[in-house]
Amino acid sequence: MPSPSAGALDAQGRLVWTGGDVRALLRVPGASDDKRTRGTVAMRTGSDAYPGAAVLGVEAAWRAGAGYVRYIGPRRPADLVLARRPETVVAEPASVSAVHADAWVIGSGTDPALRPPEETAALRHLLAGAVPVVVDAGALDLLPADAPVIATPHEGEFARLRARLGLAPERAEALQDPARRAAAVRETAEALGGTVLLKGATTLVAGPGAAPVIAIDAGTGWLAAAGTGDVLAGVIGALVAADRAAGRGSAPAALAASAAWLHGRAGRLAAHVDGGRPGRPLVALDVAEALPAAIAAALADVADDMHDHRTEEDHA
Ligand SMILES: NC(=O)C1=CN([C@@H]2O[C@H](COP(=O)(O)OP(=O)(O)OC[C@H]3O[C@@H](n4cnc5c(N)ncnc54)[C@H](O)[C@@H]3O)[C@@H](O)[C@H]2O)[C@@H](O)CC1
Ligand SMILES: Nc1ncnc2c1ncn2[C@@H]1O[C@H](COP(=O)(O)OP(=O)(O)O)[C@@H](O)[C@H]1O
Repeated sequence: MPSPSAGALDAQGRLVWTGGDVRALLRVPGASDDKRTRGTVAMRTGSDAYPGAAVLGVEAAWRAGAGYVRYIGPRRPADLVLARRPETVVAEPASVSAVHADAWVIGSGTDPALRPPEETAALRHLLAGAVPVVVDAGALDLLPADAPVIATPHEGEFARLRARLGLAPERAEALQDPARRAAAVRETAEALGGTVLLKGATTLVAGPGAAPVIAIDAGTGWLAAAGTGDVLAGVIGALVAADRAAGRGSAPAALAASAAWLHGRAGRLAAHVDGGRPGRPLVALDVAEALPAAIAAALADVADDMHDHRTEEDHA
């Protein structure tokens, strides 16, 4: 199993994720690989109300190196996914239980209030299985679950997830304190019995257990744009699927942290903030499109140098 960080803890006791940590978890395909050994990601994302989320997540999973991406969803998002990425294999929502995958991504661009009961049952079946599931946005209401899960809330969803798990509410001001924020993420992961990735300017990841909370500070404020979270879910799915297909058994928190790091780096590339420049606006699809360059940079050991060029504004 690839070894994660050598262990640089910051003043809040958080493990600061680096390009070296990402590199240790990435897998470069070789002569013995085929599309299936590189990992199959299945995505039950998107809806008639939010079809774009399906496109963003699928694009991100492909661009993060998945060997196979399956999209399972209604006709309208499925058609848009195919128009954008004809490589994708699509199926009807009813077939969720029959689809093979090394990792699932569920919830981005879906509304639990509009979810048909049979789909809820199929997702619950998935969430009782052994295949890892990235649980985003409109599927967070289905937690907790027995499957290995990586929950990816933003701050609003984090508060609701904590309530579901019977945890005390954390005031928004308290969550501005880095140490309190890390403690809240750890507590939530423990109560979930799974991995929690709390999105933000600094993204935090914790699994259940004693390992330190991971902090990922690789991004840029330009990532604060609708749909970038849908992209992140696809990246996590691709990394988890690749790891499982290769039988590596890396820690889900390390995989989620690496995905967040690549997402942040891709955001910086898309916004042209390297070299101390203030950058420029991006859209979520730009971030997905920059993922291959972010992966190449991580593999080539140049991304850490770029990180040192962050502007003061980025750190604010
Ligand atoms: N192109 C698309 O199809 C897009 C689809 N999206 C999907 O749209 C659905 C709704 O997502 P939204 O997050 O926009 O939900 P909402 O905008 O409905 O927000 C839900 C609640 O969370 C709060 N909230 C949102 N972001 C927050 C943050 N960063 N910190 C604290 N509170 C926050 C809001 O104030 C609100 O109370 C999701 O399924 C999402 O995946 C979005 O990702 C945007 C793009
Ligand atoms: N100020 C910021 N600096 C860096 N990254 C940010 C900032 N604001 C948001 N992000 C990142 O952008 C993404 C937003 O995800 P999310 O809130 O789920 O949006 P959406 O639901 O619209 O996709 C997350 O990956 C988050 O970490």
